Amino acid sequence: MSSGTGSGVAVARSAISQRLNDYYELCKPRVVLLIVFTAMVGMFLATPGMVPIDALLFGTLGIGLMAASAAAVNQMLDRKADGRMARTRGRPLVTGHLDMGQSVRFALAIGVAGMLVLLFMVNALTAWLTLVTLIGYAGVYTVYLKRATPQNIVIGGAAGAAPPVLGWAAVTGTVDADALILFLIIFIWTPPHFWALAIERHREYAEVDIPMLPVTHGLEYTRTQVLLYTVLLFLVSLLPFASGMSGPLYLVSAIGLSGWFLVYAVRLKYWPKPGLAMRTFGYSILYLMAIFTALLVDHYVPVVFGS
Ligand code: HEM
Ligand SMILES: CC(C)=CCC/C(C)=C/CC/C(C)=C/COP(=O)(O)OP(=O)(O)O
Repeated sequence: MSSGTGSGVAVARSAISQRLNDYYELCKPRVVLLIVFTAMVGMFLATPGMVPIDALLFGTLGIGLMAASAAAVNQMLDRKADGRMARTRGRPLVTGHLDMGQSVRFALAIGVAGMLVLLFMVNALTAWLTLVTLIGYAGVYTVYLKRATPQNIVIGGAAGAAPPVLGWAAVTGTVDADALILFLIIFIWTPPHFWALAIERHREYAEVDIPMLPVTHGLEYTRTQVLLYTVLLFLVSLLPFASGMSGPLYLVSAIGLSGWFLVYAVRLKYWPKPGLAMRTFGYSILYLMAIFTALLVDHYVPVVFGS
């Protein structure tokens, strides 16, 4: 009897942890983590000293909750197409681990919670800009742009690029030119980030009739666009130094990181081989993490070393 009860408890525990994992996956956690990181870097760069702790904690929480809600809405709206692509077939709404009712309630709960945290614990500008970002990604991109034009991810990339501006607004209550430079880095990074993956997965996108660039314009043209955007990214990544926002430590890191991205893009264009597009995609993620880390470290080096 006691072993029966014990195994009952174990079964219940594993069901709960499975359910928590399903909600976790509904939020695209790894993407949201990087989004939250770029928002936090925006907060740190907005001020010469330490970020006020309430802006840091509540700003991060609110932006994170709303980004997770946007990702959940994206999965709800895309569940049919997701079910037809190998890459997305394991998502909880496709496997049936979560149903629409549970997902709607969850997305609404965390979205409203995030909005309230930003409105009442941070400031109105951050709250409304974050709501516009959520609608931009979950509504405009997912519902309309994604199926309307191969420039979908270029225009929709504005939502993914917004978080450092949101972080900046959380601390200062304003948006200024330096925040827009951070926006520009992610905005120009998005096409090579996504099109590298889309080159690898072009057949899946064609099968579900989503007009991603490699489907509508072919692989060769997409590789050219990846290269052009990566050249542009190299230049844009120098702007924090050129504007005086960041110092030489950042400059050296940006040249190294962007230069290496260019090596990937040139190889992809002129010497493509199996697996290279996916490695370029993988590098794009490492790149964004590293360049925002470089911005952060550079910002605090004078503080730590007292210069
Ligand atoms: C419109 C803009 C964007 C598009 C279309 C896009 C598209 C994608 C796609 C399709 C994946 C593959 C997911 C998978 O197969 O698991 C992915 C992965 C990823 N993206 Fe993006 N992305 C965009 C913007 C961003 C932004 C702004 C960030 C972060 C700041 C980001 C961070 C990541 C990360 C970390 C992954 C890896 C996720 C994982 O390993 O599960 N992306 N992106
Ligand atoms: C602060 C805030 C509200 C931010 C929201 C912005 C946000 C969550 C951007 C994510 C970008 C992204 C993962 C796009 C891929 O969608 P997809 O549908 O093309 O990719 P998929 O096929 O993997 O689902």
